[in-house]
Amino acid sequence: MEILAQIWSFLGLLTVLQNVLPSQILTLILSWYESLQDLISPYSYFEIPEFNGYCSVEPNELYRQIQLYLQSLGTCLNSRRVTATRAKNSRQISFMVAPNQSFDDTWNGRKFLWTHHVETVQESLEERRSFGLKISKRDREFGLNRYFERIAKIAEEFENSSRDRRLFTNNGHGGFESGWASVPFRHPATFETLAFDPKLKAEITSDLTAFSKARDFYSRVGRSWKRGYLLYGPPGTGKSSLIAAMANFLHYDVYDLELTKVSDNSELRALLIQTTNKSIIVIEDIDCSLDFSDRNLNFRRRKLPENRKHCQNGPENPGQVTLSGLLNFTDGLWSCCGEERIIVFTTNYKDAIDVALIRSGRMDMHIRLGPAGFDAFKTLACNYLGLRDHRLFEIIEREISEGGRLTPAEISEIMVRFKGDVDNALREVVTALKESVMEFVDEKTDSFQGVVGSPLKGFGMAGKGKKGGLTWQEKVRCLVRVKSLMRSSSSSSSKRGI
Ligand SMILES: Nc1ncnc2c1ncn2[C@@H]1O[C@H](COP(=O)(O)OP(=O)(O)OP(=O)(O)O)[C@@H](O)[C@H]1O
Repeated sequence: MEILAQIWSFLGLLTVLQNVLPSQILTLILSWYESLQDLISPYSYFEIPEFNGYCSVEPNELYRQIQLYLQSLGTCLNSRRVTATRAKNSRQISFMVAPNQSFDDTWNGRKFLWTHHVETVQESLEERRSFGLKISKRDREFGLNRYFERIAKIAEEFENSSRDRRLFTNNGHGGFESGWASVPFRHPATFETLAFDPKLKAEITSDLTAFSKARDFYSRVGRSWKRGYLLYGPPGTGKSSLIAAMANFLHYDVYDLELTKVSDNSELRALLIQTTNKSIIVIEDIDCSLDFSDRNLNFRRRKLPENRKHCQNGPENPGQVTLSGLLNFTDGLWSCCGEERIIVFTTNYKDAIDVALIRSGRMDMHIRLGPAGFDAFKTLACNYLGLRDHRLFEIIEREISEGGRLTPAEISEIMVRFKGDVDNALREVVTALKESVMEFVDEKTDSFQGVVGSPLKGFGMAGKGKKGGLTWQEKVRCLVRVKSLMRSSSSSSSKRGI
């Protein structure tokens, strides 16, 4: 009771002093008290305000990084109160420490106590926010810088993976102000859902991962931080789906450049300048989008007439962009105005493209996509029919190894048509594979999904050393196969009395 009475009278004395003493003396006493506390306390305190400076206009990058870092912890935030928010049209829920609440973080055996301070400024009703950090004085010397570096790294990764990505297309209204129009990019293709040879998938994903981490490498060797991919192969083999999967894998925006809508080289340059870092710039059907004749007359005489038959509107209206303009776009001085960019060209006919455009250094990876192999088929069966195994798989594998060629688009179309009827879907695939053997002889369709080539491996079919035709072994195999098919169909006809 005596102690309580003394505390009570001390508090009374403080109240009297507060009213009697001038505010300057009170501030001085307070600062002495804080200094004394700092001296005897084993802890250090840091304040990280939302804005830098006196006028509070310049955002504090460290505050933003800490905010992202805490959001990245998601439901693991061990605060007593957490604010959960979801932006409109977004699937993601963000978690943040509620105002004036604390949470502990432990790293390398050291403890970091964070508090999220939010106070309302009386006159303006504005909120002043900051993060307070309490750590032991020992850890301040040993671990603080590395702890902040770690926060910055995690924040950047989280920002990349959670930001809403966009799909841009040039709107053809002149490229100098806003040459791009955009929509949210929500393509569902991923490397898991793509029906490719697993080796090809692994090769592409490791190349992309290495590229995304190669900032120091590119600056050391004095090259701009970009990489070129040429995807070529028949329609429906997954070129566009692969681009979407690459964008989802790297969390990049996609710029779909419609070259025929670009009026001249300077507009092309302006469009390039407007693209952001961490993006994939795509030119689909490059052979139909550009008139290669300005560069090489012989090339035009040799390639153009038959190779461009497939282009629907390319050659008639190719725009004013020239090959040299495009070469500058991919490789010239202007291509260095951003970083971490991937340029992808797609074509159905690699031979129809001027070699200069796809030489090493411009198109670093040449990926040929072809008919589905058995691995690709199994991925599609798993995705579309929920099947991991089936008695007809063996027959399908045999059909494919004996020359049956279907694109992933054709197989997936069959599976969509027969979804819910697994047996019929697979039977239909077998029939289509058998039929495709006949077309295979006519069309000279080549090897399966997944040939990665470097530009150094030569122009034409990557890897196999053949140029559009069949090797003699394949011809013999096909003829034997056709003969056996004819034999089996004539025997079944005779059985049916036809
Ligand atoms: N490798 C694949 N894995 C999974 N689905 C695929 C694959 N290839 C094609 N598809 C399916 O076929 C459809 C068409 O594929 P996509 O547009 O990617 O082919 P493409 O090679 O770009 O064709 P085009 O040359 O005509 O543009 C896709 O919507 C997808 O459903």
